[in-house]
Amino acid sequence: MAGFRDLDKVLFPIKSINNVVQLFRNQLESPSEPDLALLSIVAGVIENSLTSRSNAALQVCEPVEQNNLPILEIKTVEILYDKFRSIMLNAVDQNKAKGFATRDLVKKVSDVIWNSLTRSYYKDRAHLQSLYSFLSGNKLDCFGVAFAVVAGCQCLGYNDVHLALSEDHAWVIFGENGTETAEVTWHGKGNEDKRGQEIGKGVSARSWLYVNNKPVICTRHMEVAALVSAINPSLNSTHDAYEVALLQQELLWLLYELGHLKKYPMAIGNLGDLEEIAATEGKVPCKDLFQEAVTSARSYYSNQHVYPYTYQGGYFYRNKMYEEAFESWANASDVIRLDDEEIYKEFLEIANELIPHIMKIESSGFSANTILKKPKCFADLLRFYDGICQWEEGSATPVLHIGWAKPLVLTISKFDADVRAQVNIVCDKSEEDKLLKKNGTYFNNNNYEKENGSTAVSDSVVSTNVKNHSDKDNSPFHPSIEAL
Ligand SMILES: FC(F)(F)Cc1cc2c(N3CCN(c4nnc(C(F)(F)F)s4)CC3)ncnc2s1
Repeated sequence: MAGFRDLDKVLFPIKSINNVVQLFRNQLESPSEPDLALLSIVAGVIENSLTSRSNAALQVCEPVEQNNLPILEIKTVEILYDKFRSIMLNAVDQNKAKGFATRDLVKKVSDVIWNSLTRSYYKDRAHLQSLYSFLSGNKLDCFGVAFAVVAGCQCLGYNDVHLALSEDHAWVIFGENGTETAEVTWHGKGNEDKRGQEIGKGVSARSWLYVNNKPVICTRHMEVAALVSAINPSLNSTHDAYEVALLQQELLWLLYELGHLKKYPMAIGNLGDLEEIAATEGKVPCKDLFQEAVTSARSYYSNQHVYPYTYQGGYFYRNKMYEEAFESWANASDVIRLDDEEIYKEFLEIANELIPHIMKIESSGFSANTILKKPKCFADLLRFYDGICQWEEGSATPVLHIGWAKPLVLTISKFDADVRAQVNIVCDKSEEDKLLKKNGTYFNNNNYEKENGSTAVSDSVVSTNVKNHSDKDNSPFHPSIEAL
């Protein structure tokens, strides 16, 4: 049974980040599972006290002493913790013998949370993800509702209820084999919520919103990683509360080192972002973390996640590593299937802002090593656009419009004809076989995990006859290494 035990209570009053890290370590290493309600309340109280408007000014100008936090008394936590437990225990009758959760039980817990929420509030506001927000303000965001349902089920003793996460939605799994699924929260704006229903097996389950049926299924420890990932250090649109960001970074390292981020690409990406801002001495560098997120998505989720590539592409872009950025974005584009406006915005920004920005710099500068001379960059660019066009073909709603075409034409025209001529677009099996025989390796954009010479055929193979292709690249793209 989880819970607020004596060895946790002795850490109070909590005064430093180290105290909080110790509390999380106690919970994560305890023989019984970590208590989600306790940890969400502690993280939420600290985040709120350091980011609420009352002391926002203070936080921006206040010099930061090492590790100091506003004192967190045990009473504060106990009151909130007991309040959550009583809400759950009063709402759901306890006489039923424990066992596995049922759809009715999950729906009942979701209703208790749902009906406690303030009638109308700005759902996308920051700091609405924790049980502190739920208990003190009756407000939760989409993720927060799903998390609260899982925490509620845990405190009712149903340890089979777990969080399922895509890149833009959250739901729960439950039952004897963990194969039952249920919506417990809303998604997006203006969509009727489907709470209580199972996740369909149809087209929608194959969309990006449900990551083509490859969601992150959390263990209890990964649910702690989700609440830590959801910590939001932002004070306002330009500043972060330093201690909140540091706390999040230290907790993510704790979870990373305990192995609980292995199957959680977005949490690894979050840690990479924090490390890029402020690297921790002697730890895995952020560049490797972004690669680990990509490898995790490829290994555990059949390369159906986009964000690991956009985390990585964003890192390369910020560090002016444009060739690598193109490759990451091309890999991201290979992943997308059906449409969803959230991911659409990501690709719109890459295609119509980030890439044109790179082309402007590359075509004005005199860098000898310009990407405009590299056939592989042109090939990756085509792969990026090809993925988006396939997206168009496969989706019910139109994706591309003239706003896409102008930057596309401008970008492609920046590559000289002789560079473009070195890229061969191979469109059918027989040509592909010829290419394979000659070169033994090829890029296969739909079956990355079968890259080592399998017979799987993609509908288009892009290869470049790039001589002595040198650097080890991290994409499934293995261009032929000699002239075709
Ligand atoms: F539960 C939902 F509905 F909120 C879906 C989830 C989102 C998300 C996340 N995010 C979302 C993606 N995100 C990104 N930040 N930068 C990103 C990139 F564009 F650089 F890739 S993606 C921040 C953290 N980080 C950990 N876990 C989750 S579960």
